[in-house]
Amino acid sequence: MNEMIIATKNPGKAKEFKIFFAKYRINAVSLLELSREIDDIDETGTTFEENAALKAKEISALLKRPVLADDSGLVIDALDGQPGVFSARYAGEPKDDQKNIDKVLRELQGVDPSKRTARFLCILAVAVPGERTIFKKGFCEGKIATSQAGHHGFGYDPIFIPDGYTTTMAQLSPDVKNQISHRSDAIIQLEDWVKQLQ
Ligand SMILES: O=c1nc[nH]c2c1ncn2[C@H]1C[C@H](O)[C@@H](COP(=O)(O)OP(=O)(O)OP(=O)(O)O)O1
Ligand SMILES: [Mg+2]
Repeated sequence: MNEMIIATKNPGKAKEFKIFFAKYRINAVSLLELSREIDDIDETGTTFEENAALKAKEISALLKRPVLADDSGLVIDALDGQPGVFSARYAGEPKDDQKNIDKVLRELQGVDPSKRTARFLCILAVAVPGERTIFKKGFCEGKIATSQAGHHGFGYDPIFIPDGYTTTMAQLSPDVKNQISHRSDAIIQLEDWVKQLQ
């Protein structure tokens, strides 16, 4: 089976990529699984695109092979687009999903459900040594719940209610999440590229 390196240390993302790539008989290998230790990459960019490119290019240059990176986050209209690019570290270092959720719920206290609109964004960057980096962008529209619920998924899933659903993303099965998520929206656009890896 062919392999594709995914420049992530997030086990939740890694699991989702494994499922997507398995459909094409490709083994998606995250940085958590490599035998050599890879230092964390400073996500110093001011956009998802910059951070996705940083992660993909640095790891690709290090390993001298094609690498896919995912930079993603939650954009909340009532917070002027925050946490956005800073989603992972919204409540400070070290990154902590529960603290991030608590901070968002606190900041949205008293905000009417009609004004709690938000979207998950996912930017994928594919870096191939000696070639131009490819980018794909995916969305998932929804609303921020008033309290958290559910244990599936990761990150902000327990407070995100996707449009067309009445439960949070964390209450939906992984199968359903993988049909509607920002990550699947972006990955589908890479399908032609993924197929030529087979
Ligand atoms: O499907 C998702 N469901 C819930 N939350 C999500 C999702 N997708 C991204 N998120 C949140 C998690 C984290 O707070 C931030 C990503 O930050 P981001 O820098 O891209 O990833 P990360 O630091 O966790 O791992 P890595 O950089 O090693 O890929 O957005
Ligand atoms: Mg990160």
